[in-house]
Amino acid sequence: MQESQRGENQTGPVVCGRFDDMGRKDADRTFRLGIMGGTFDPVHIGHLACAEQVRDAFGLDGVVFMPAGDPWMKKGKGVTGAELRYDMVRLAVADNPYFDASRLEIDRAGETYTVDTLRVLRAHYPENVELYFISGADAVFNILKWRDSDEIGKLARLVVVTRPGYILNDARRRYMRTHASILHMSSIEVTALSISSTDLREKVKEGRSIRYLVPQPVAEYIQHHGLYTGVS
Ligand SMILES: Nc1ncnc2c1ncn2[C@@H]1O[C@H](COP(=O)(O)OP(=O)(O)OP(=O)(O)O)[C@@H](O)[C@H]1O
Ligand SMILES: O=C(O)c1ccc[n+]([C@@H]2O[C@H](COP(=O)([O-])O)[C@@H](O)[C@H]2O)c1
Repeated sequence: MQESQRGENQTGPVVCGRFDDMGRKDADRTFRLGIMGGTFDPVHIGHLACAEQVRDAFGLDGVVFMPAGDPWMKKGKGVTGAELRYDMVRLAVADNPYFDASRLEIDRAGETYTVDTLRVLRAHYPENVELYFISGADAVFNILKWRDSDEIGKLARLVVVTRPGYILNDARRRYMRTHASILHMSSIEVTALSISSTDLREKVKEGRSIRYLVPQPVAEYIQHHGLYTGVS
């Protein structure tokens, strides 16, 4: 299964990088793996801080960042190529031993559905690995429109994080009411960082600084590849 998820000539992690073997060596212990899904166009410190705070609060053993290959809800918005977004995520997580990046969704053809990813992860990991899908309040607001949204909550625990400008409880209540059978859905208040990829793309286009809003290697990558200038 793992090899078939990979594109040709690609050498990146197959499922969840350094977490691929989670749960296999110590079968008596429960492991907790966070999945931080996103378009990451580009990844920014809002994503990193939120994943880190969820990791800390929920005692996660690791968080895998999962860039979406073809984020269907952002169709027509000119999303940057998956390889470039994956590279930036890889650079952003490199200095945190609890983080890694996965190629799973960018190596899968067609539109990206979270349920497909969670099915692969659930089949890959033994039962002593619990999955925690992390989502911001804005993304989860639309969760009832996601492919097989009822199944998502059965495959993983959902952790919804606060985001400036979005009301968290509305989304949570709607999902809980609609899918009464879900395993678990929690919400957590994270440090309010009013930062978005949209804002970052705008800033680069206008020639303004994004320093300290993204990790420095990501800023350098954006500059080196001429991303978001409107001419690349
Ligand atoms: N500043 C933030 N605080 C909390 N959660 C965030 C923040 N930015 C993004 N997220 C969450 O991270 C996940 C991935 O977000 P995404 O890659 O779409 O970034 P974005 O900043 O929302 O991008 P865009 O502006 O292009 O829509 C989503 O679940 C989103 O809700
Ligand atoms: O499964 C779906 O139908 C679905 C629809 C929209 C978004 N998602 C996932 O939600 C996460 C955040 O998405 P986004 O568009 O805010 O970057 C990311 O992992 C997406 O793949 C998933």
